[in-house]
Formats: sequence, C-alpha cells, structure tokens
Amino acid sequence: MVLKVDKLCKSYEKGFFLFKKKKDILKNISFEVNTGEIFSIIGQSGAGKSTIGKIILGIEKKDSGTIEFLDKPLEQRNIRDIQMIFQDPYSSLNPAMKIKDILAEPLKANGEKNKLVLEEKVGNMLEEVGLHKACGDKYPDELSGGQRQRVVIGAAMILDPKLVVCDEPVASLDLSIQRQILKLIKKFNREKNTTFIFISHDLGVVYNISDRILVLYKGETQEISDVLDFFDCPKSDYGKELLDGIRIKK
Ligand SMILES: Nc1ncnc2c1ncn2[C@@H]1O[C@H](COP(=O)(O)OP(=O)(O)OP(=O)(O)O)[C@@H](O)[C@H]1O
Repeated sequence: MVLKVDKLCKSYEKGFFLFKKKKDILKNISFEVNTGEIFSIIGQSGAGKSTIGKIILGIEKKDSGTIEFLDKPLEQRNIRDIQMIFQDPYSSLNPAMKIKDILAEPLKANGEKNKLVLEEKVGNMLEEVGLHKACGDKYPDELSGGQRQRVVIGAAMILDPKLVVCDEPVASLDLSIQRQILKLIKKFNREKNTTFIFISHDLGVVYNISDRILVLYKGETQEISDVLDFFDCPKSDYGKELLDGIRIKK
C-alpha cells in the first residue's frame, strides 16, 4: 500500500471578524491507495477533491486525521516521492525557461550536477513523453497545450516518484488530446508501476483511466468502488445520481 488516509478532516473559516464561521470541507475521509493503481476521486465542483490532493501534497494542512505514506507518517516522506500534475499546463511552466531546463530542474534540485547525466535523463524523458528532442530547445509558449502537458508530466516523472497526484490534468485540453494524455499517464502507470491519485469531475475521463474510485459529495465519502462495478451498479444514491446525469445527457 502506498497511502493510507484515516478520518481526514479539514475546515476553512469564512466571513470576517464577528461573522467568522467555520465551514467543514472534508468530513472523516478514509481511504487506502494500493501500489501501482490509479485511484480517482470524483465529485462535483466544491466537493473537496482538490483539498484532499493539496493535503497529500503538503500544500494545505489537515485539521485532524492521519495520513501514512509507505507505512510512515506523511510528514516523514521524501519530498521527491510525491509529485503533482495540475490542470493548467500554461501556468505550470516557467515561460522564461527552455523545456530542457524545466525538465532538468527537479534533478538539479535533488543534487544532480553532472551535465552528461542531466542531458541523458532529459533526452530520455522527452522521448518517454512523446516529444521530439528538438522540443528541448523551445520555450513553453512555442508548444501546444497538449505538448505542454507532456512537459508537465515529464517534469513530474523525471524523479521517478512513488505517487503522483493529478488534479484535473486533462480538463483544459481538447478531447483528442485528452485521450493522448490519459494514454501517457497509463503508460507510466503500467511501465513504471507508479501509483496515481487522479482528481476529476469528468466521469468519462475517470472511466477511461481508473482502477478504483472514491465518490465525494460535500466533503463526505459516498462510496469507494472498483471502476467497472461503479459504472455497472453504483452503491450510493449520489453515485446513481451522477450516472443518471450522464445517461440523461446522452
Ligand atoms: N483556501 C481556501 N479558503 C477558503 N475556502 C476554500 C479554500 N480552498 C478551498 N475552499 C473551499 O473548499 C471547498 C472545496 O474546494 P475544493 O477546491 O477542494 O473542491 P473541488 O471538489 O476540488 O472543486 P473543483 O472541482 O471546483 O476544483 C469549496 O467550497 C472551496 O470554496
């Protein structure tokens, strides 16, 4: 098992001064993520999906509950072992840096100084994410949205992390490009056995990529199911509602 989340709670304060009110965002969330699986968290906007991701990444603090990563408290993790891929490839990349430098940066930050090693690893990663070697000398704004998201994925994967948290990684891309990016994430999952937490509100995307899913509604877990079981016969009323929604849209 890679991750064990137990009774995770999170609230934010809303309003000002005397009118301050606590709003519970996550209520007793518990789940486990197995090694090598793609575990999706789905739910409508505001359900608390990204907040779970941010807490796992250490960007937000939990109020209570425990999170274990590789059988140790999350706080003791090696930072390089958990990486992230966010929705917007435009703002995730430094516009002033060449692609090869963006890919080399995580390696350098982790102590790699040898130029030849850096060059080789960056070259290999460009190939692995399906980009031509010449892309290394370009800047982010010279690439398409799909190509940029390939760079983002490469930068996340170059340290060979154990867990990658993807927050709506294809939401800003055209359908055909979405498919290619999902395929790329699956490739890393299958070939390197990397574990992914995949956050999305898009049931089609989730169906395509997940092994298991957690259905979240207003900060509460509705069900955790194998993906095929969920799409065949959801256990929760909210899961049924979500599926009815897409059946009606068809
Ligand atoms: N820093 C913050 N301060 C106050 N409230 C916040 C903060 N971050 C998130 N929230 C609130 O927490 C709730 C859950 O937000 P979160 O982004 O986790 O939802 P989500 O399910 O990821 O939604 P979306 O799909 O729209 O990103 C929302 O009501 C949001 O407004």
